[in-house]
Amino acid sequence: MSLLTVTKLSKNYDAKNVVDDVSFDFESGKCIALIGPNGAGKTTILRMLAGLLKPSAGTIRFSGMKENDDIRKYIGYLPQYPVFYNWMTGLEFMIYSGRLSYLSEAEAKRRAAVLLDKVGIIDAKNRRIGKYSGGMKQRLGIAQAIIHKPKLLMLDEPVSSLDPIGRREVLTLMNELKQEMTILFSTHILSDADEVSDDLLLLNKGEIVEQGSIMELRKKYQTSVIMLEFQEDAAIYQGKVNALTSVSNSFIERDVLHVSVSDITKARQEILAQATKENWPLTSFTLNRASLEDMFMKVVTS
Ligand SMILES: Nc1ncnc2c1ncn2[C@@H]1O[C@H](COP(=O)(O)OP(=O)(O)OP(=O)(O)O)[C@@H](O)[C@H]1O
Repeated sequence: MSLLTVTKLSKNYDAKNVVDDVSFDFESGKCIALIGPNGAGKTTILRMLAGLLKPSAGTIRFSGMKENDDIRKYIGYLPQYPVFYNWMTGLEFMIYSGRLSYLSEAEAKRRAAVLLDKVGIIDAKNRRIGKYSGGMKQRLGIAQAIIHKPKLLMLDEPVSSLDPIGRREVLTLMNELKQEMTILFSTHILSDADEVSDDLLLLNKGEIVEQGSIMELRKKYQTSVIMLEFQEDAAIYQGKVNALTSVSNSFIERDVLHVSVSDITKARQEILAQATKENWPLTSFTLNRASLEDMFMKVVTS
């Protein structure tokens, strides 16, 4: 059963549709990356899901949600540019956030300590936030977003403003948290999506242009190329490879024979059978794995 179902969601400013008739749903326990180029509408979607921006049309439903429920009960949200009170300590900020989420003083204190520990900054709890590194601030931001035990954690570009150390800290934390909660995060950095998410929602110009699990999408966009290397000159074998029925064409680049094939499974069998039969001096056989970059470029520029 879906945790969240979004149906025909749109947002327009004046006559411009910045989010256009978007529908998707996802189950709990997943980590979903909302990816798309700058201006695609990622922040607008997250802000509507967070209840901070009113949709022009469409519905957002969480499972178990009652008619007049405040949507903020269900989500924890870390905006792209969070604002912290630098004069507060991390612990004070967490308690303050808990109180804003209607936790009792005692419960806010208890949750604050648990979460600061979970995100790995408990040792800095009495230090002022102004003295925190970028990665620590972001970890504090994530901790405050989940203080009220939401069903869904939403993070808008959680690592894009961080240096490589901060980025690593936050990606590692996300990988840990996704074991115990559902996460939806936006990014335009595909390797980050690849590293932590299970599913992708690919957005372009306000529309969802592709969605599914990373594994499914890789398969779908798999460019069917087999790369062969030989102990001898690859040109000797190019004619023999081209003669196989599953091979469309081939070219040689830096001594590697790149073979385009119609059916990757059949081509693998044919090439390996022929190589064994004729004892080709093969040194490597590689199936080309489509990167998310390839998919992104195909979908966004088509
Ligand atoms: N308040 C607003 N008034 C008018 N246009 C807006 C407003 N907010 C956003 N937009 C426009 O809506 C489009 C989508 O913006 P949005 O911030 O959602 O994109 P994004 O995918 O999050 O981009 P980025 O990766 O740059 O953060 C952009 O063209 C933006 O200029």
